[in-house]
Amino acid sequence: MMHWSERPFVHGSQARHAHLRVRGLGAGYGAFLVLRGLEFEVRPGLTVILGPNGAGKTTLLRALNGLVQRTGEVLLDDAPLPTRTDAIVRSGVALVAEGRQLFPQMTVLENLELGGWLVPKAERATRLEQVMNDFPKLRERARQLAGTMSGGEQQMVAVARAMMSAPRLLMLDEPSLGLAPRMVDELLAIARRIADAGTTVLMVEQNVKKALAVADRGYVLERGALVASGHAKLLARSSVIREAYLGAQAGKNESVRA
Ligand SMILES: Nc1ncnc2c1ncn2[C@@H]1O[C@H](COP(=O)(O)OP(=O)(O)OP(=O)(O)O)[C@@H](O)[C@H]1O
Repeated sequence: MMHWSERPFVHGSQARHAHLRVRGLGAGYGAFLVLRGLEFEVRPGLTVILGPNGAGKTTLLRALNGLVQRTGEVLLDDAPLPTRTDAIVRSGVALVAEGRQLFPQMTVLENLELGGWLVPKAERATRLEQVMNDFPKLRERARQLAGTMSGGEQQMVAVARAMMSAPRLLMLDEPSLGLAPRMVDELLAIARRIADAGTTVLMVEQNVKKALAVADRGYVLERGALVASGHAKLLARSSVIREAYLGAQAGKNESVRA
């Protein structure tokens, strides 16, 4: 049986390798400020944001997607990122929110078509064909109601729906949440392949070890502030990660501090 992640995702000319730069980012809910003065960048490739529950990871993605008000400067390929969600999507940023947010009473095909709502009509068929090529199981399941699919399959639909807008930057909020280990691996492999095909990926993950194994770079967010950053392989060996997230005794001088 073919796995989801065995397809190539070679998009050639669509590869756009977006670069996001964030300075002094603040965001919160009313008077409750969750994020303060964040400085980071998301380079082409796959970047993961790690951190404990309540650290502000989801708030960070929502702020970048215009769902939570933000302050500070956000540049996508040197152009200021708009603040309204529809304009953000038009500028090439897509978010797969935690919990997938599919329409369960609609078919897979209908869910995918909704992902192309901002794509010019003439391009929609091409986008759909590309997405069906990248996620061949969805072609087989096109007429199935999304709500009747397994958790892993629904997550695939959610990612595929986001890819319908041909984003330059794809943001994934805990894509592996609640999935069986094999599906976690497939999901992370898909994220890797999307990044390799030229869409910059920013992913929030609780699955620290597996996420760092597929990512290029990582950031650790704690209580609304970035406490570590670096190359994924180095972060995986750093004391901050090993002690807090991997349950290991770290050696000295290994921490990668931001
Ligand atoms: N809609 C909201 N209104 C008020 N406070 C909120 C809202 N959403 C989140 N918060 C608060 O903001 C803080 C950060 O939450 P956030 O969901 O961003 O964290 P997280 O790192 O994504 O955590 P988790 O891993 O549990 O999803 C928490 O204290 C949370 O209670």
